[in-house]
Amino acid sequence: MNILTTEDARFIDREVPKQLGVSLEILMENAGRGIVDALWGQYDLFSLDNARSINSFVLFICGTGNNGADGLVAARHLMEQGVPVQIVLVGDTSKCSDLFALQLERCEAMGCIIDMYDEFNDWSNVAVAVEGIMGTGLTGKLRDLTVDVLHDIDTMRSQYNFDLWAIDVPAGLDATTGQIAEGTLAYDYTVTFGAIKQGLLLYPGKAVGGIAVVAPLGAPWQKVLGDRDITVTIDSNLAEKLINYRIPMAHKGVNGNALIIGGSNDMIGAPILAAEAAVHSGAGKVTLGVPEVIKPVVQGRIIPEVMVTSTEAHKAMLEGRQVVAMGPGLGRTSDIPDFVDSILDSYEGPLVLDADALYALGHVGSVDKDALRDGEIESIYAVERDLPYCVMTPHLGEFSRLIDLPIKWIERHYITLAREFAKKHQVVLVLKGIPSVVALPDGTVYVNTIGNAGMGSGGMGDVLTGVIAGFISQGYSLQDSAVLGVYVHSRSADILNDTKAWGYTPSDVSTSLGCVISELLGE
Ligand SMILES: NC(=O)C1=CN([C@@H]2O[C@H](COP(=O)(O)OP(=O)(O)OC[C@H]3O[C@@H](n4cnc5c(N)ncnc54)[C@H](OP(=O)(O)O)[C@@H]3O)[C@@H](O)[C@H]2O)[C@H](O)CC1
Ligand SMILES: [K+]
Repeated sequence: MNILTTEDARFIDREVPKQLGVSLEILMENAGRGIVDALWGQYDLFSLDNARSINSFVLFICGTGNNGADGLVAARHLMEQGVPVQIVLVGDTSKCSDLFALQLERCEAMGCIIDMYDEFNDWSNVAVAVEGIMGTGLTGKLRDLTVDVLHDIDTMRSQYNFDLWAIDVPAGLDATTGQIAEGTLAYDYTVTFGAIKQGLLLYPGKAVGGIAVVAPLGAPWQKVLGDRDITVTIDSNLAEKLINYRIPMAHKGVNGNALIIGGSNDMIGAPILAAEAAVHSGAGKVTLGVPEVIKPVVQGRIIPEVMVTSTEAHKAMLEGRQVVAMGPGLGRTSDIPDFVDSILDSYEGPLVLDADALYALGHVGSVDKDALRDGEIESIYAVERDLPYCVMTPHLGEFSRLIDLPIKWIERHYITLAREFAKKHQVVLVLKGIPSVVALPDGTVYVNTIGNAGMGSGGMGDVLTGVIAGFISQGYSLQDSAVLGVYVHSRSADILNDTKAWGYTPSDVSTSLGCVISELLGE
């Protein structure tokens, strides 16, 4: 499923009328109709007289841009259907958008009850409130007046207990970054147009949008996107498309030979988790390379399916592998950067870099903060060190070190930075955050939509590395392995989460991976 940014939505607004001959007014008509359908999906709008009153109505709180105009269209459709509606207008109507003026004229002509915000004071009959104060047209911080209006709405809904809906995105939510302006409210539902807005999938936006309902625009807008970078959700539909049945004669030779490299005196659990996850995700043969000194301990603890070898003989260790995953528990001692470089120099096959292997790389590029702030995409990121084609799986802290940028900045420009990194380095980046994203060298970004808070425990990342390596060893491309890996890993945790809110372990996630694969194959 596609995901749209503010810029994408504006592009669609501009290009669909030009290229497909469907006017913005028609798109708006469909958007308004979509709001009505979504409301009907939740309520019997003919019986709005819930416990409070028989005079209840749907209230549309409309700003003077096209977001408000969508609300006016929805109000008109509800009037036709005999559903009681009222409209309140926020802002200066003399400065409204052209389509707002047109829709307002229509509502006035049909006798809709319309008040300016200051004139409206009886909230007691509001059954549902729909906010169209602004959508993708937000610029900067919310003005004081808007914050006051939103505060009133919040107070009134606490008093009268009505549901609050947002049109397209909550007023104050940046539809691209998911950042929220001071004063932004939390909603019960958001009806968003064409495809889900990116800001509704990223925190803190995800926490305020409520249940997202996507309403169609009535024209195949996908056709006008051309070569724009696209953003897509990672969900069961996508994973089902990516997973393949195994041929009946598949044997361990066909399912690949994976090598995991990691471990150090202080950290033996991380490489074990990664290697075991590669086994559980279906790799034919898995070997774990660890320093000689910890080999006996590792052999004593790991499942018998994993062979353990010593990293001291590393040239021989790399031979015949379909994938090498390096990093879990490798440590940060001064010899590690040279060790990592020597592996990168000697091995030319598919590679996954995680944890301490990423740390050993140090800064590999730099970010121009001014360009980032101004959205000058091309000049945001400069490469300082070339990397081999590989999957990199940093969490935010590791990514912060790689690109030499504080985590706060990364959180604010999450998808843009992931995309630019993957494009400029030509690698597959799995940025492990909430949500995790997979960015591809061609600029496509996949955003994970599943997973749960129980996953926040040490070792989950090591399991993900093993899963991705396991898929690569079975012949999946690096990018498919990354996307599938993220899905299967989170879905396994979601299955465990059905019975345990948290407290399930990364090893539990690992041993449940096969159930997810069965689910995807429909077995
Ligand atoms: N392709 C689509 O997805 C379609 C989307 N539609 C809807 O259109 C809106 C976007 O409409 P737009 O007119 O561009 O802008 P908005 O209505 O969202 O916002 C403009 C109003 O917001 C005020 N504003 C802006 N920033 C602030 C702020 N910081 N504080 C307070 N008020 C603010 C602005 O006021 P001005 O005084 O600056 O003019 C405007 O009043 C999209 O979200 C969809 O809902 C189409 O209908 C169909 C196609
Ligand atoms: K809105």
